[in-house]
Amino acid sequence: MMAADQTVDGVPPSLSAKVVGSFAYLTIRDRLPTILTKVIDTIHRNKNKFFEEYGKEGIEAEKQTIALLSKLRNELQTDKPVLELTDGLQDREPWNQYLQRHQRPQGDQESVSWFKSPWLYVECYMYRRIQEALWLNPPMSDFDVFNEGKTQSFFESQQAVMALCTYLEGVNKNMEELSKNQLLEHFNKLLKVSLWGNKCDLSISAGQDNSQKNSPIESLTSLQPFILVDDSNMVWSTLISAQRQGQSAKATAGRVDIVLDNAGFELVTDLVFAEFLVNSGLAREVHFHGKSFPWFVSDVTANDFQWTIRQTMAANHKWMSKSGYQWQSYVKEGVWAYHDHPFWTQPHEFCDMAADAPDLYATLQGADLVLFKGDLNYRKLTGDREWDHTVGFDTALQGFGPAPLCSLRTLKANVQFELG
Ligand SMILES: O=P(O)(O)OC[C@@]1(O)O[C@H](CO)[C@@H](O)[C@@H]1O
Ligand SMILES: [Mn+2]
Repeated sequence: MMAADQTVDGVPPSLSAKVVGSFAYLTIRDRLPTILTKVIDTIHRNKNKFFEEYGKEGIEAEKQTIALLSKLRNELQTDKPVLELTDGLQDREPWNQYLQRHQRPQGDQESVSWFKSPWLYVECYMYRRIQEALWLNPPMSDFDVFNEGKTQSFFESQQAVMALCTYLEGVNKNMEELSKNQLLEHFNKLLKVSLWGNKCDLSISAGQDNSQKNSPIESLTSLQPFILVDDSNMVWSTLISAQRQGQSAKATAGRVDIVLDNAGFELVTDLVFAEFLVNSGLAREVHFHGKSFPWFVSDVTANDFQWTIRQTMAANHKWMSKSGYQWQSYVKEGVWAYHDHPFWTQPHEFCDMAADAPDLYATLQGADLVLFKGDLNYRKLTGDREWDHTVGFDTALQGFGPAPLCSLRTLKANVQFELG
């Protein structure tokens, strides 16, 4: 962890809320308290559910959790020092050690506070403190405070999901007859549908509905001018070069890892893209990486991943249902795998992964291509620092590179590269 205030060896300071009026400042001053208030409202609205399931113990747990979250919101809004975690979750020590590393350079406990510390750190810390509040009140421990928003995003996007699964069926039906150029055309379309699926995130909207209303395929032409950096040709050639000569394409293609972002419509775009990669022989396996607890409002957890497949299977739409059953088969056959390493819900920049999560780094080294979805992953890939926008992506990665990688991200924060 570097000192947050200075450029060292060409690596600029971390973005923080010190700069009044900056996006980080407005996020911490306005958006994070709004998200916390919605979490408190959600818990309050489910009061009867807790009473029905757990009786008076449930009501007491609901009350105590709200008290802890209200205290957290006050600490945030009055720029109090960041506190050590006190729960019994497995990642408590890495979080507290990270805090102590932050405090050491400044030498005092007061220095690490919400508006003075790196934006990336305090924003991740808020979501981990929500988890602490739930863990400390057992009947609440497994309650997903963001579940309503995530499931609503799926249901509000049904027309778009139907259109996408219908498109995929058309590709699947003709897969054997497609020329390489036709395959490339479908690849580019579904890669960009996955990119734009990232518009549907509930953190940037502070929980407001942000679902996909129109056909994601038909939107591609109008969205094309908004792509700032397009390395899709390099993604294609990485997949093609990973195909080893052998009897059947499927058996000898490469492994693609997708570091997921948001549940709801974005997850469907990722599952559709993953199905296409396997059906076309561009990938023999796809490994998905999600979050081990509810994170940044709409990020995917194991429950969201399984729920989305089940919901798609149960859809009253032929091609949605067909895709859902295909996804379930891929999971059962081991063609698809789901992981949720604790590192993804810690505050680290990804250049720290080899040191702080060597097991995860080794897992990613087994991939032929790693796709990182979304803005938070982009910020962590590049350290969420005051980089100049003309700096190269490779420079910003600061040596992080377990495998060929690509970020599929809609711009929602300051960091941006390659605009030279
Ligand atoms: O990672 P995602 O879902 O694309 O976006 C995460 C996000 O909503 O949270 C942060 C601001 O609160 C920004 O990184 C971005 O706006
Ligand atoms: Mn997200």
